[in-house]
Parts: sequence; C-alpha cells; structure tokens
Amino acid sequence: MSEAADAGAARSHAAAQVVVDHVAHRYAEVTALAEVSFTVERGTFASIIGPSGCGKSTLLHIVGGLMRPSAGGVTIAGEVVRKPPTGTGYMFQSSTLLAWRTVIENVVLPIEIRHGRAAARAAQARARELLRSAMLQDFEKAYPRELSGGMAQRAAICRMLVSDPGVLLLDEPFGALDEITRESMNEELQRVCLATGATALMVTHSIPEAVFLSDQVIVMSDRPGRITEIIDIGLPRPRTFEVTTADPRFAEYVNHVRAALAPRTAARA
Ligand SMILES: Nc1ncnc2c1ncn2[C@@H]1O[C@H](COP(=O)(O)OP(=O)(O)OP(=O)(O)O)[C@@H](O)[C@H]1O
Repeated sequence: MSEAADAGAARSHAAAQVVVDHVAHRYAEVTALAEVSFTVERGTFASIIGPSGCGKSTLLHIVGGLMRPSAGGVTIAGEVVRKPPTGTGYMFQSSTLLAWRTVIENVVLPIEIRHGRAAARAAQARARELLRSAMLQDFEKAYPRELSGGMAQRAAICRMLVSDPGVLLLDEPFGALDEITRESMNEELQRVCLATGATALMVTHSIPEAVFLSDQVIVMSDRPGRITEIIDIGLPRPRTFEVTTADPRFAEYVNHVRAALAPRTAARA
C-alpha cells in the first residue's frame, strides 16, 4: 500500500464511529439478518429502511449491545460491543416515560440508574436546559398523563440526551406522532445532532424522514435482511422542511430510495 493510501485508510478508520462487520442473526428457525456490513462516520446521521420484518430492530439491538449476533461483530469508537456501551443513547417508538415520576425525574432517570440519586440531582440543571430547548420548561413538574404524545416524545428525547451520548440509536422514534409534530421533531433532532456532534443510527419506515435526516440511507432487502444499497444524501445542512418542496434533489433522493426498496416494481413502472 502506498503512503497516501495508508494515510487514507487510517483517516477513514479514525472517522468511523460505528462499524458493523458481517453481522448475521438467527432466532431458532428464523434467519433475521443475512450478512450486514456498513460504517457510520463520527458526527453523521444514518438511517436504516427496509420492509417489515427484514431485521432492522434486530440490527439496532445488536449495535446497541442489547443482544449478541450469531456471527460478525460491531465496534463503537473502536471498542467491540458486548453490552450496552456507555455514551450511547437509545430511543424507541413508545416513549415509555414512567407514569409515577414527574417529567424532570424521568429525564434524569438514566443518570440515577447508572450513578445514583446524588448524581441525578446534580444532573437536574442540565435536564432543565434540555427541557427548555424542547419547549417543555413549564412542564418539568408535570406527570406523563398531563402531556400530549408529542410532548412525551420530546421529553423522551431530553432523557436520551441528558447523559450527552456520542452515539444515538433510534428505533422509529416518531412513528406514533402526527405529521406536523413529526416534522418539527425531525428538525429538532437534526439541530441537536449538529449542535452536539453526535453520531446517529435510526430505523424508520418513512422514506422522506430518512432522506431529510440522513447523510446515508441504508436500504435493506426482505428477510433475511441484507443491504441492497447505501445512498449518500448530499443535501446541505442545516435542512429545514422547505427543502422537501424547494429543492428538486429532495424528490430525486426520495425516488432513488423508493426504487432501491422495490427494484422490481420500479423496473415495471
Ligand atoms: N425474539 C424473537 N424470536 C424469534 N423471532 C424473532 C424475534 N424477534 C424478531 N424475530 C423475527 O425476526 C425477524 C426480524 O424482526 P425485526 O423485529 O428485527 O424486524 P423489523 O425489520 O424491525 O420489523 P418491523 O419493520 O416490522 O418493525 C422477523 O421475522 C421476526 O418475526
């Protein structure tokens, strides 16, 4: 290898925050994932999109160290993932705030679980800052039943961010929200990622959401899931929702992802 190629390899390795290397998974009779490899560079946003049951959630659980793959492996920031790594935040479709804790007590919960009550009390200032940026400053003492679905989801984002994670793993985080709330949550998530330099990996069923948020869209096939295409999204940042109608490249990317998801349908059209 030439010196220049050596330097290039070192640079790309250093930039890769999440490395998924030949990951496959089998549940008893079901092969959920065939063999999946990709990297997500530090500070970038990647989405996984594919048909229902193709193994997206399985893959995200493996990346987050919540389960071990049957074959292959994952590294985050150069460390092999064997259990949920510190510095990684999770968010799933149902926000599952604890009903008996106030909003702010919910937000500091990850700190309390990991580091105890005193650390959770010390984290309240940071929690208040996050709640302010999520427009929930007047609800810190409210209980989850007093929040709308969108507000609860915003509180769950604050909870994910309270420990300043460098890597965000999101499994259809906005699937249950109405369209308008979902759009504003997408803008908010992008703002947070740009401000903190976090690396994000998100599972979604929405093609426009994947294109709007991502630097790369990872398209998967039917089960057993394998990657059919990785599409780089070259739209400038920060993106606002105007980009979805004002920039013709947005529709081109959407059509590209749609064709990659259903190659036979696209070929017939
Ligand atoms: N614990 C389990 N035991 C057995 N099979 C499972 C288990 N979890 C998932 N599967 C199967 O593995 C396959 C992949 O499931 P997974 O939830 O990862 O898919 P997905 O792409 O996230 O689906 P969806 O888009 O519908 O949420 C499915 O066929 C599912 O039935």
